[in-house]
Amino acid sequence: MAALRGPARRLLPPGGLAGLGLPPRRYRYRYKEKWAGTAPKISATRLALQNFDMNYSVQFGSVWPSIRVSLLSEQKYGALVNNFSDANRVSQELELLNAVDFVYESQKAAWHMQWDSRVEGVRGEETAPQETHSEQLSVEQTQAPSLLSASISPNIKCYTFSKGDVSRFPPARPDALGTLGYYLLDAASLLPVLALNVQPGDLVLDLCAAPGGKTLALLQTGCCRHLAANDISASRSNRLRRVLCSYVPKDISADVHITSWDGRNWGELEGDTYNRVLVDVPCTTDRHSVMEENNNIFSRKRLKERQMLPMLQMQLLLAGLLAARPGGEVVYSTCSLSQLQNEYVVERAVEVAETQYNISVHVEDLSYFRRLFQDTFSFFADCRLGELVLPHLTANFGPMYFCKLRREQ
Ligand SMILES: C[S@@+](CC[C@H](N)C(=O)[O-])C[C@H]1O[C@@H](n2cnc3c(N)ncnc32)[C@H](O)[C@@H]1O
Repeated sequence: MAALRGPARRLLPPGGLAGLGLPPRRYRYRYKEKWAGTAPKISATRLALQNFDMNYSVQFGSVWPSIRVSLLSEQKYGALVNNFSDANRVSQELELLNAVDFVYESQKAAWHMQWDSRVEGVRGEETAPQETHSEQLSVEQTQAPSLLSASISPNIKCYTFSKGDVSRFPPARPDALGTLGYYLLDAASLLPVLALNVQPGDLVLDLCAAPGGKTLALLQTGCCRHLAANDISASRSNRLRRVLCSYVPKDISADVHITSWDGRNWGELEGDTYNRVLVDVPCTTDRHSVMEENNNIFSRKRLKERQMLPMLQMQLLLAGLLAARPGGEVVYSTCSLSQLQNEYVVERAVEVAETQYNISVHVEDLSYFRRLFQDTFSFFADCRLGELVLPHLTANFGPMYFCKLRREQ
């Protein structure tokens, strides 16, 4: 501002500009700079929470406060039993802690449900004798089709504490050969692997694999004829190598083909190849984002990266679809609650696969997962596509979104 002269100068109170509460001119610009430099910065965790409050209160309505408080509370873990160690002994130790194998328990519950529906079918036959045997069969098949087809790998064993029990697992100990007995992870992150339903002899691609929890779970099925584990980050790929080294015998881990490519190009590099593809994409990692400043995607410097996430996710899913052989199955997953990163990405990838690559894709119904695993996880009932595990104080797993797609041709 130019110095005031003449009559205007007389309008100033004693003390000049300082009397108006402004600093003397020689300090003014320095003051302004300093003010800009020290403006209170909102932490990334706070920014994440503000963003979630704005978006998720609309998406989840009255359920959001319950999800919110759960995200801010201690997360629950599951102990994935390592079949390459003394798995029976490890299971016994985990059972002594009062933990239960949620995969096995869900299978038991499924068989009971099927048994009940059969008994109902027989009862129905008594009251409706005109129904033929084949009609009765088709009734049974429509009553419990998804449970019958829910072939969940019996080789995956994961122990959790029951709902409301907030006990923690001790860290796994190495056995005499140095192999660890279990791997601690968010138990909900096994659901995408279970949904992938790997069959004996399958060629499997884990497109975004590091640090390797799901790769390890895929190996536990004992079904992969070949497993390609890729992650664009070389340092994270090294973490994956270390995980395999601690859990898997050398001859098995030597068969895992670890690469650090940009997964978006995979379809061009190795198209129409795999029976099963897991696309566990980078996302806003909602739980981490509200709890940890470190490596937080809501930090200002990562704004562009955050804005570009849905595009990256869509490109990765598309690459996964292209890498699958016709008839092959792809599971897309995130640990975010965001519809923009979940259903919208799936819809867009299916559309682009059809319009630009002439590939038709069928989105599978996974609603039976809700029934199978209702005793362990809290599911969102209103996903348009796929399934979403909601964090809940009694079962504080997730968020975990997963959606299964079958490439038709
Ligand atoms: C959610 S994490 C994967 C977690 C892993 N599946 C697990 O269960 O341990 C997402 C991973 O995607 C990787 N990533 C990001 N962009 C990628 C890209 N263009 N191609 C391949 N991987 C990518 C990140 O380095 C990160 O490790």
